[in-house]
Amino acid sequence: MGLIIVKIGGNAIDQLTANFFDQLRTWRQQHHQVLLIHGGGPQISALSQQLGLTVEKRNGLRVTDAAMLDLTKMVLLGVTQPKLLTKLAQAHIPALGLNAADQRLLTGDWVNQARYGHVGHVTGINQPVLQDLLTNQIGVLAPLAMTATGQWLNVNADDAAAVVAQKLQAERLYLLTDVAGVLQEGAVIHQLTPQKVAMLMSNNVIKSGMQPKLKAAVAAIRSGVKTVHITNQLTVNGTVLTQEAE
Ligand SMILES: Nc1ncnc2c1ncn2[C@@H]1O[C@H](COP(=O)(O)OP(=O)(O)O)[C@@H](O)[C@H]1O
Ligand SMILES: CC(=O)N[C@@H](CCC(=O)OP(=O)(O)O)C(=O)O
Repeated sequence: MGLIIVKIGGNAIDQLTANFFDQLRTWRQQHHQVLLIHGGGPQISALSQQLGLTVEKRNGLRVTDAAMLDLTKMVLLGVTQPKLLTKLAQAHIPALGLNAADQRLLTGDWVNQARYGHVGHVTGINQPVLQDLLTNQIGVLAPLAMTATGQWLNVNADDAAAVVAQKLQAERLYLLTDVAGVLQEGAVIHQLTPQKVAMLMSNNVIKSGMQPKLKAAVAAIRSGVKTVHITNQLTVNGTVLTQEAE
């Protein structure tokens, strides 16, 4: 049985329903490996504002200086990850919280230090350790990476999920968000291909947070992940992205 990766946006963490936990249990009973990659963007922005730190995003990526990196690590590893782990524990689902420094699970490199600061993309994973961990429990991984010299980097969670899905050859990737799917004039588009995504992007249908999300989804599909779901519920297909129209 293949690996299923679920990216849970910061907003989505606060909106998880019983369905979500039931679906995870069903997948584990079917012997799927399951890896959750969590976000925390809204929570990082909220605490930054409370503390008087400037919130700035460029092309959907948070500009991350040294103080913002510290705050990002605190929120992801001190607030959003434990929140998700607590919910999994309450649902009696065995899970393990993970980050880049655990056995160098995620290595990375700067995207463009002059423009974004300590923002990275994932360049490598510790595949044997991750595979081994996922045999016995669900992994809950933060979107942070570490460089070869031990510098932490803030990674967009959609990008992290897409690269990990590619490197672990996941069967399916879910991008769980706060909308029912990719919308056009208020209605969910049920089927997408990379070509259709390019068309919607050029027609300005895809805006704000959905742009980097769909770019990550297309990258995952182009690198061999069979299906990417963009949805607000694991039990509802939402928008399904595949290489060819089905
Ligand atoms: N065509 C579109 N369809 C759906 N959502 C869209 C679209 N264009 C822009 N969006 C916005 O993208 C948001 C999802 O992206 P984002 O807020 O970054 O999610 P997350 O925090 O889950 O990663 C939606 O809430 C919506 O406001
Ligand atoms: C570089 C970068 O932008 N990193 C993101 C990481 C968290 C994230 O992506 O969370 P959501 O999925 O909830 O948006 C950030 O700092 O917001």
